[in-house]
Amino acid sequence: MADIVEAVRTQGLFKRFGQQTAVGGVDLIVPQGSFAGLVGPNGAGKTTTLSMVTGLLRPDGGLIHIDGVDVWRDQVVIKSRIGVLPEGLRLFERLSGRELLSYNGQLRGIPRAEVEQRAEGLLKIMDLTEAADKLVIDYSTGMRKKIGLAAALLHNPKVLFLDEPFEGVDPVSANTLVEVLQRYTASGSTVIFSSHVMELVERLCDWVSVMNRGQIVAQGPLETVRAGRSLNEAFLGLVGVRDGGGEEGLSWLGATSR
Ligand SMILES: Nc1ncnc2c1ncn2[C@@H]1O[C@H](COP(=O)(O)OP(=O)(O)OP(=O)(O)O)[C@@H](O)[C@H]1O
Repeated sequence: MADIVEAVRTQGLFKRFGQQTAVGGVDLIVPQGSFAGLVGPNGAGKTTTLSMVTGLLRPDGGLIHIDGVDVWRDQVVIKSRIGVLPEGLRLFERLSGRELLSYNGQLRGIPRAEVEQRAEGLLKIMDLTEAADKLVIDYSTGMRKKIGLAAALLHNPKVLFLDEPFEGVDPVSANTLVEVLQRYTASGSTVIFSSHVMELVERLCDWVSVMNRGQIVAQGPLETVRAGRSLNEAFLGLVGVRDGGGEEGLSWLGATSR
């Protein structure tokens, strides 16, 4: 792996909440220009990892470099280079979609005329032009993801982090998101997104990091991690298929027990 240029690299990343170790020494690697998937079962530590990597949550230990820059040492530089679509995205609800983009652009110090031009392009490609003057509070889940992604892309970041970007998004909107992201990585930028949907990760990603119980249990090019199996099979093998030991407690469930 010596010749990989890394967009993201963590070493020994660590986070505890009380007694619980959420992230227990993670060495995450994301090569530059990759479309990378971060997968893992519920509670594996994906959101906690992404929150630390994007400077939203302070780690208890470890190092994070994005584009070779220490995230927690040079936050202003890092924030200009990354875009983030966090889980449970909070947006300024009382702005319209267009106003939200304009506000984000101005916060980033982009000249107003440039912001307007970029915003129009993003609204168009996200199929949000008609809804551009509607308040964000009235947007559907999919529309919120799309305007959130537009806001995250407006300053043309080098690395884009997306936490569950396709959750609650219909197939048509998901397709739009995929097209935008593929165009973005084709130009050499990097995307890392977390997901539970293995088929999607398998279809989109060329690099996969698998987390389980706060650790990276496999990481590398998709083909290496899959090792000739479907990603879903590989994933179940890596994280351990649950043995169904709790089934007896559900003997009441279903028609035969009535
Ligand atoms: N703020 C918090 N306070 C206490 N525990 C937390 C907090 N955030 C996360 N955890 C715990 O840390 C562990 C990892 O959570 P995290 O949200 O990072 O997992 P995840 O892989 O993103 O899960 P999911 O796929 O369900 O979103 C979980 O056991 C969770 O309960």
